[in-house]
Amino acid sequence: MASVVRMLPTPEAHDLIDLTYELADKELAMKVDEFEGRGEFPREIIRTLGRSGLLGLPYPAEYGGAEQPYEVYLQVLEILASRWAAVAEAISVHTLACYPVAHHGTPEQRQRWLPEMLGGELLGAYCLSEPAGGSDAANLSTRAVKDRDRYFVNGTKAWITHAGVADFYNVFARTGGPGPKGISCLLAPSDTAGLHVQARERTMGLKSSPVAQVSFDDAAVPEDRLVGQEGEGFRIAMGALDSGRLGIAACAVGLAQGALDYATAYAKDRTQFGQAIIDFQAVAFMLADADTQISAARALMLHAARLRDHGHPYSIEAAKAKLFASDMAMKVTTDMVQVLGGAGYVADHPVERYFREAKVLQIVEGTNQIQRLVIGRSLAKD
Ligand SMILES: CC(C)(COP(=O)(O)OP(=O)(O)OC[C@H]1O[C@@H](n2cnc3c(N)ncnc32)[C@H](O)[C@@H]1OP(=O)(O)O)[C@@H](O)C(=O)NCCC(=O)NCCSC(=O)C1=CCCCC1
Repeated sequence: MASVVRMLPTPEAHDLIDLTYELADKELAMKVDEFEGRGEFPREIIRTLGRSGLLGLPYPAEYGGAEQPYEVYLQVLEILASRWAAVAEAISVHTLACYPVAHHGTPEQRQRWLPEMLGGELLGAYCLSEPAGGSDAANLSTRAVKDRDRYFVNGTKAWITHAGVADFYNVFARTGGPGPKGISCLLAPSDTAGLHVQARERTMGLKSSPVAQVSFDDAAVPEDRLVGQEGEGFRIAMGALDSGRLGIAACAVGLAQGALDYATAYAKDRTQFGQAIIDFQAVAFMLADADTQISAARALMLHAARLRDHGHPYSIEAAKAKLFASDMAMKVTTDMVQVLGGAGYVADHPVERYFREAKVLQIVEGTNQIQRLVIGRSLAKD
């Protein structure tokens, strides 16, 4: 990973990247096996990263953010993911959950919640998907009915990362008629009466990241927790996902890089037929392809981020980056297991973990089929 050459926009960003490598080695690499093994969410580590300023990177300084370009934030995520993907994903999900308040909240809402969110004291979850609908988000059926000064929320959200450990839940619920225009965004604190976290899912990877359904049973959310206007929820959700998909691309690039670094070191050390296996073209070509694919994914991701940083539309480029980077990560981690042979198939080596982690990145924040749909629709419009 140290061999990655980075063009960073500011001297401050160089310090931030150095700090990230230091924290990744000290706080993450040493603890990942222990927490993944126990399936325990590393809340204290997330707090430490928050205190180091890594949880509010792309957000305004006046609310405790670091006001860094998105391209810097993504490179930080990438480095963290190379050591422990669940931690990078946790930051990505939290950043996604902060998006509605940061971009659509009133000044009072921002002042009230953002400092603690960006400092890592309040951890967020993003509740859009439902058991009957994931890809077809505009058809969600969770309802929020206003009665005097409160919304009463009823319904169930599915695949909720940070369920049970989050302090607030961004809930997208229907306050109006059918379709995207009837959806609103509410910020429900975890202690809302009627908010119930269901049994934890038994996931293939990212074992330290809790995922569960969250159900709302007449859960009363005060009206001042409506983010944006009634009916704006779908637009807010999609805008958040445009940014979030880049976070997923960063996780993919990072974990693929982690797998490549490990497999390269292994191939230099492992001998067969009297020579290091890296000296066999069959192995070196797999590593070379992986290195090339990772560089291509990183370039695509940074291009989308720079468009965002400069205020240009970036939704389609974010979809391309998420699609390409997560497909790349699946291919690269599969090949890195192959480089290790039988050793790659056992949990003593981290390539087995990277391989399991890559899979979910092709699914979350819009399946790769949805990314193709978004890209394809834009081509049809041109
Ligand atoms: C792309 C999609 C399938 C589109 O849908 P339709 O065809 O129903 O909607 P359509 O007709 O395209 O549009 C409706 C309105 O919406 C505006 N808008 C769309 N995109 C955007 C956008 N990007 N930004 C702003 N506005 C947008 C659109 O303009 C239209 O408004 P208008 O009528 O013109 O006034 C969308 O639903 C989608 O993407 N699904 C994947 C969900 C999905 O990704 N979950 C993931 C859930 S979260 C998740 O997986 C995790 C979260 C955190 C932890 C990890 C997992």
